[in-house]
Amino acid sequence: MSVYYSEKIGLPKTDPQRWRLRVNELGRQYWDYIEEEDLENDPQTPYVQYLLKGDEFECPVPEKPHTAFESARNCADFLALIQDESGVFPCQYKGPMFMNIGYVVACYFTNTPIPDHVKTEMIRYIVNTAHPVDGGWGLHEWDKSTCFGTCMNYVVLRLLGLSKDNPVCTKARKVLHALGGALATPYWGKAWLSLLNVYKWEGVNPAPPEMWNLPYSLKIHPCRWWVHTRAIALPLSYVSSYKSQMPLTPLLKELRNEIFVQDFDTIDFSKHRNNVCGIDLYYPHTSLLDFANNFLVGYDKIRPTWLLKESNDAAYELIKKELANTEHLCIAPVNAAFNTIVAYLEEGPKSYNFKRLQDRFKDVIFHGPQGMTTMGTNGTQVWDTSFCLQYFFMAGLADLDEYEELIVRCFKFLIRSQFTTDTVDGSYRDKRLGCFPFSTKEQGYTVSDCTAEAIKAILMVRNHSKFAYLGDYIDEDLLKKGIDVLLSLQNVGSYHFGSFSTYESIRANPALEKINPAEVFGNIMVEYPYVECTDSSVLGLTYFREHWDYRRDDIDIAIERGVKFICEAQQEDGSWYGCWGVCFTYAGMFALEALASVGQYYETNEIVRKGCDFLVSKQMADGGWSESIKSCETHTYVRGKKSMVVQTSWVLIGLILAKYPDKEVIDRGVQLIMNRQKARGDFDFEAVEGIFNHSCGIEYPNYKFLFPIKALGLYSKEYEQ
Ligand SMILES: CC(C)=CCC[C@@H](C)[C@H]1CC[C@@]2(C)C3=C(CC[C@]12C)[C@@]1(C)CC[C@H](O)C(C)(C)[C@@H]1CC3
Repeated sequence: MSVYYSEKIGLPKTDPQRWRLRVNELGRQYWDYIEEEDLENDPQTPYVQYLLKGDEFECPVPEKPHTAFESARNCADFLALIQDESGVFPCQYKGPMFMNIGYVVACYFTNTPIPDHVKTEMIRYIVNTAHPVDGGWGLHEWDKSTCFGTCMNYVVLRLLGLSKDNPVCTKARKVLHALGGALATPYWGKAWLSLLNVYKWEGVNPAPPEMWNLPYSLKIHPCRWWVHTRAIALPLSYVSSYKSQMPLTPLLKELRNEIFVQDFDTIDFSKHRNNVCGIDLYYPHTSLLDFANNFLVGYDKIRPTWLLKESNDAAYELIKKELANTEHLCIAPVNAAFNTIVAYLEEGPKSYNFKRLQDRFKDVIFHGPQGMTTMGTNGTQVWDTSFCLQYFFMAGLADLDEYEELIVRCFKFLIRSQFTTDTVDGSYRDKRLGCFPFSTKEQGYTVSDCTAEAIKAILMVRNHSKFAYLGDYIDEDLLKKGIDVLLSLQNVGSYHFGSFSTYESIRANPALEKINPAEVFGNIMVEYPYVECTDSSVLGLTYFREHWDYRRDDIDIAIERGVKFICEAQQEDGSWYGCWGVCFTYAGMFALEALASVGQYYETNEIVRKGCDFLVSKQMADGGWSESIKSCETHTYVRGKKSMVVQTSWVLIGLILAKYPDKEVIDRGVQLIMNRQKARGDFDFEAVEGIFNHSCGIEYPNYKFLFPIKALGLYSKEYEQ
C-alpha cells in the first residue's frame, strides 16, 4: 500500500480496523468508528476492507482468464464481493476540493463538535491531496493550486486543529500569499470566510433575497435557474443580506492574521468584491454583472428592514421545502452546509430542522485510504446499480446462477429507490412520481438520464425468464408515471429542440449566464441541453418501446427528436463533447449506443461512421485510449499520457455497438483491458473519470468495474460465441 504524505510527516491516523460503514435499505451510508471491545461482535464487511485497504484487501484469486468472457466474469466476481446487502456498491465519490469547507464551517458556526476520528482523517485527506510541489490545493484533486482551493483547505486544516507552524500549513500559507491571499478568493470562498468572521460581507457581492418574491412569470426568476445554482443562491442570499457572522474566537483571530497579505485592520473590504486571483478565474464577470452588483450594493444600504425580513422569511420558507423534499439531505453538500447555518440562525440549536440537518452531515463524509472527505453528493447508488444490472444482462452474466443474488439485490434496491411521492407544493419543482435520482430516493431529485437508465435496468430484469418471479415487485403504474415525467423533461425550445437536460427541462435562456457570479464555473445558471442525458433518455425510451405498449406515438416522437438532436450535436470532426465524463470518449460511447438503438450503424450511417473514425484516430500505440481532463476545460481532445481502462472500455463499447468493421482495432483494445486486469479480477484506479461544470473533476470509482464488464461482455457476445 502506498505511503501517504501524511505518514511521511508523521501525522496521526485512525485505526482502520475500527471503521464500519452502515448502509440502510435506501442506500443511506455513513461511517462509524467503533470501540475496540466491539470489534469481534461487529465484523468488518469485505467491501469496507477493500475501501480502506485497496491492494492489501485479501480475496480469492480466480483462474487467469483466457477469453474476454472469463475476464468479464472475474471482474464480476470481484464486484459481487464489494456489494452491500442493500444492493449498492459504496464508494468514495471524491474529487472536488471545496466541499469540506462547508462541512467544517457549518460545524464550527453551530458549535457542532466534530469527532476526533473524523478530524484526524479529514486532516489526512487534505494533507494527502496537497499539490506535491507547491503544497497548495486547487478546485479539484488534480488541479493546479488556486487561491480558492488553497484558502479553503488551509482554513479547514486550521479549524480542524492543525497548528499554523505545521510545515503543511507554512507551505500552504506561502502559496496562498503568492496568489493574493484571502482577498483574491472567489465569491463562495469570500462567503464562507465572512460567515467565519475572518472577512467582511461588504467585500462580497450581494445576493438580494427579494428575488425569491419576484413573479415566476419573469424570465429571470431564480427558480428558473439550474437546480444547484438556485439551491445555493437561496441560503447565500439569506446569510449575505443579513450579514451573518459568528462571534470571533481566539482561533479565528489567528486566522485573520494568517490568510491575508496585509494587516486585517487596514483592509477596506468593499474594494475587494471583484478581486479574484487570475489563476482561479474560469468565468470572469460580465460588465452587466458588475453594473448590477454596484447597483445592489447601493440598494443594500437603503433597503428598509421590514423588506429585508419579509424577503428572508420567504427565502426560509423555500429552504424548509427543500428540507422536506430531501429528508433534510438537501440536493448536495454545499447547500446543505449553508442551510444548516440558516436553520441554526432561524430556529436555534434545539430545533428539529437544525438537528436533522446536523444528523445528515454523516451521509456525505466518506472515508478512504487517503483519509475522509465530503463527497460531491451522498453517493452514486442508483446510477451505479442501474448500470450494473444492465451490463450483467448485456454481457450474458445474468444467465449464470452465481450472480443471481447480486442481481436481485440491485433490482430490489432500484425498486425501493423509485419516487413514490411528489414534492411539496410551492417548491418550484417538477413532478417526480415514478422517477429516479442519481444517489438515493431520500435525496429527492429526479435526473433525466438516471430515470431512463434505471427504468431500462428494471425492465431488463422483468424481461428475462430467469427473473420472472420478481415481476410482482414492479408497480407498472408507477413506471408509466416515470415515463410520463421523462417525456415531459424533453426540451422543445428552438435551439435545444429534442434534447434532455439534467434535473429539469430548460426554464430560462442561457443569456442568464451573463449574471453568473461563481467565477470558477461555467454554464451553471440554467439547464443546458446535454448530449449524454439525451443519449440515455433515448436509450431508455427505445428499450421501453420494444417491451411495452404505452404512449407509443409520444415515445416515437420523443425518440425521433432526441436522435435528431444527437446527430446535430456532433462536431465537424465526428466527436461529441461530454459534460459529465472525460470527455469526447465518454460522450462518443453514449451517442454511438443511442444511435445503434435506433438501427444506425457504421456501414449505413454517415454520422456513426464519422463518430467511430474520430475515436479510432485517437487509439494509442498500446491499443488503448486515454483522454485528459483538459479536454473538458478546453473543449478540444487532449490525449492523456497513459492509456486508461475506463476510456478504452468506453470507446470499445461505442465501436462494438456501432458494428465497426475493423476487428483488429477492437481486439487491441480488449487485449489492453485484459492485460491491465489484476489477478483478483479488479482494476486499479488510473485517472479521474468524471467532470462537472466544465472545470471540476470527480471520481466514479465503480466505473473501472462496470465499463470493462460491459465492453468485455459485448465483445464476447459479438466475437467469441
Ligand atoms: C458547483 C456545485 C453547485 C457543486 C455541487 C456539486 C454538484 C453540482 C455536482 C456533484 C455531482 C454531479 C456532478 C452530478 C450531476 C450534476 C452535478 C453534480 C450533482 C449529474 C446528476 C448530472 C447528469 C449526469 O449525467 C450525471 C447523472 C452523471 C451526473 C451525476 C453527478
